Amino acid sequence: SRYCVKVAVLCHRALAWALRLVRGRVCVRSTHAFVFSKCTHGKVDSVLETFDLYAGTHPSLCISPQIGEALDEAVRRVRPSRVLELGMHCGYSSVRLLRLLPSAGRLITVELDPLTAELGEEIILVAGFKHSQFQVLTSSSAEAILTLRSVLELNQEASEGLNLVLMDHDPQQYLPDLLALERGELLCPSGCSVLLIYRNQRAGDLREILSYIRARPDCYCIKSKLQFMTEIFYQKESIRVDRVSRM
Ligand SMILES: C[S@@+](CC[C@H](N)C(=O)[O-])C[C@H]1O[C@@H](n2cnc3c(N)ncnc32)[C@H](O)[C@@H]1O
Repeated sequence: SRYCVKVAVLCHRALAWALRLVRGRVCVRSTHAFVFSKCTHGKVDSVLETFDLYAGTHPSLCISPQIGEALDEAVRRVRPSRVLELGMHCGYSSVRLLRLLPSAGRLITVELDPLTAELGEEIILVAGFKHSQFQVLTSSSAEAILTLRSVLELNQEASEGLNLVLMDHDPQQYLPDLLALERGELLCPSGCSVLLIYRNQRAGDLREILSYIRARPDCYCIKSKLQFMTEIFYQKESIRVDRVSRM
């Protein structure tokens, strides 16, 4: 019947849409083309509004404006000077982060796919940010983390490190990457917030990393658990003890 044909056509369209979304290829080029051609260059707010406009009518891998607000809240509270973003895509979350960083703040953002990295970097420049404020590393998160010490120009004492990490790349990598950041002493010992994004993902994707966090109460706690974002907080025990004993 005509009804069955309509349902079949709709299912076919939905499947094609989901496949395109998963592959992400169409998404990157068309998101970039839309934002680049429609926003006012040099105006951060216009860049973000144009991204939101695009996501309102097209499938998009960018974080939603709701997650964006939760991200803004964390950045305003933490006031980080060194931020690491894993999974840059077209630069939407990078621009959101950069616009709230203090003047000496710096963002290192990592993107696996070279074309995506190139297009995302262009959008960050279009938003008006300079290479003194951000750096794009085109590699897997695991490889990028190995080079971070020299990228961040950290000295051996590691008195400084990352104050904020945004993970929005591959949930399978969240735990291995956190362990690598810890091993490399790249997280600021006096405190680092790690934001884990998850959406459309199988339940339980974060189970592993959260059970690791719960097993390390000496230096980790779960600060907040929102529908699409969990914030964990890292702090070295020695510093906590110092603070308590000084009180
Ligand atoms: C969901 S998108 C990120 C969206 C972005 N944070 C935003 O809100 O605009 C995930 C991105 O991570 C990249 N990616 C996936 N696995 C990665 C890995 N292991 N290392 C670095 N980037 C990765 C993908 O190519 C994709 O562009």
